[in-house]
Amino acid sequence: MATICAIGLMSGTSMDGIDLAMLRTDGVNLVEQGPCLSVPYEAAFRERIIAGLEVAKQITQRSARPGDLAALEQDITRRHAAAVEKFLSDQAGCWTKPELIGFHGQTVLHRPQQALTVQLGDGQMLADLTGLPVVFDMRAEDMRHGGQGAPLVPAYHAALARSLPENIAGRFPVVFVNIGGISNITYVPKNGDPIAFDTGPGNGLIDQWVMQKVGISFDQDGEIARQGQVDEDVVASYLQSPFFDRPGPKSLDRGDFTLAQAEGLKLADGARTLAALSARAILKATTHLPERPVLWIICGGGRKNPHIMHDLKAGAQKMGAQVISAEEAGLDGDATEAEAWAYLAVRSYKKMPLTFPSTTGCDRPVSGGIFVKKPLS
Ligand SMILES: Nc1ncnc2c1ncn2[C@@H]1O[C@H](COP(=O)(O)OP(=O)(O)OP(=O)(O)O)[C@@H](O)[C@H]1O
Ligand SMILES: CC(=O)N[C@H]1[C@@H]2OC[C@@H](O2)[C@@H](O)[C@@H]1O[C@H](C)C(=O)O
Repeated sequence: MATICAIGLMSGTSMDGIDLAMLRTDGVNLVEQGPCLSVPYEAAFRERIIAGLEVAKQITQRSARPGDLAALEQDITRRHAAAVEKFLSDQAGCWTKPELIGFHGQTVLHRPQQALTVQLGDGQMLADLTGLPVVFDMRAEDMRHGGQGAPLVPAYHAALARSLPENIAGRFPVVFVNIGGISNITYVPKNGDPIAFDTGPGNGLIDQWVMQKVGISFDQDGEIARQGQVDEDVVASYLQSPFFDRPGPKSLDRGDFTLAQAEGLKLADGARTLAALSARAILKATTHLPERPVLWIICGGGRKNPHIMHDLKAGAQKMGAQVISAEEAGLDGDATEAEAWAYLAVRSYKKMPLTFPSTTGCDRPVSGGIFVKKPLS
């Protein structure tokens, strides 16, 4: 099958910046990873997006852009175009010439129970600015078919599971974990369909906690949490949420969990407790899986928080499983999501399914995405 070289662009729920990655794929198993890059947002722009999340709460029609959201969408798109230009001039220009962009945009609202998900990102504008064809808005069609509209990375995780390096290949069931602002997992059995869902808060609450307490955007290398203790009562009170008892498919909005239960804790104890919550929420997902995983592969920024990793390893060990970072699996854990968006863009272009009943709850395998600009020759 013909391969396509695509750039994936992801601006995730942490709102820390734009991740870019290049990938050559046939949209099935053949995947060759290229260069990647992260372009951070400066603090003021991140604040503007955070303000946009509040405004977005009033949206009932997904095309509506009240208040600053229309201007913000244009600015987010311009920043993506500038990031692509930098990416291509820095290093990616030396790799294969890209033929397609997969553009996620910035989620500002996600209400799966109302079949409403809103990503800021103007695909036509990005195509005009970059001169490349763009696939964007890849969540909506899934929702039209009764799906959660998230997570979408499972199709890529499943492809990765089939091409792991020899030393870890064949260890099924394997679970890919993405610890971003929110965490999500993809369970891949030896035979049968992957199962996926959001598992709970990832780094989002930790980021909000250290921002609220000391005005910094994240707890780098878990330095703040290192001085703290886990408050088991607070972890337990978070885990009492009915969200954790619900089997998948399920997905979260960034605002579904708040700092309310952690208020009153000291700075370090809060950071350590919320790291413990992130790990426990992921491990709790096993109660909704048909078999216990034997291998967990951790992607996303949360793998750089040693407390989350420590707690995950300790918990998984009790279940007879091993936890490794994406890097130990021969992957780049900062690039996986952006690679996924490149992979999904190629699948969308080829009209292949992006989501499945077992990953989002859609009524049948569903393709999706809007394709803009000239068709590929
Ligand atoms: N060195 C580090 N130490 C601790 N935490 C880190 C480190 N580097 C990144 N992080 C955390 O990872 C977050 C970014 O992760 P990532 O880029 O995977 O999230 P995202 O893609 O925005 O989120 P999502 O997957 O929910 O869309 C940061 O906000 C921070 O909390
Ligand atoms: C609506 C939305 O943007 N959801 C994000 C968010 O961040 C993590 C988790 O919640 C996941 O469901 C999803 O992103 C990943 C990349 C996905 O769709 O696979």
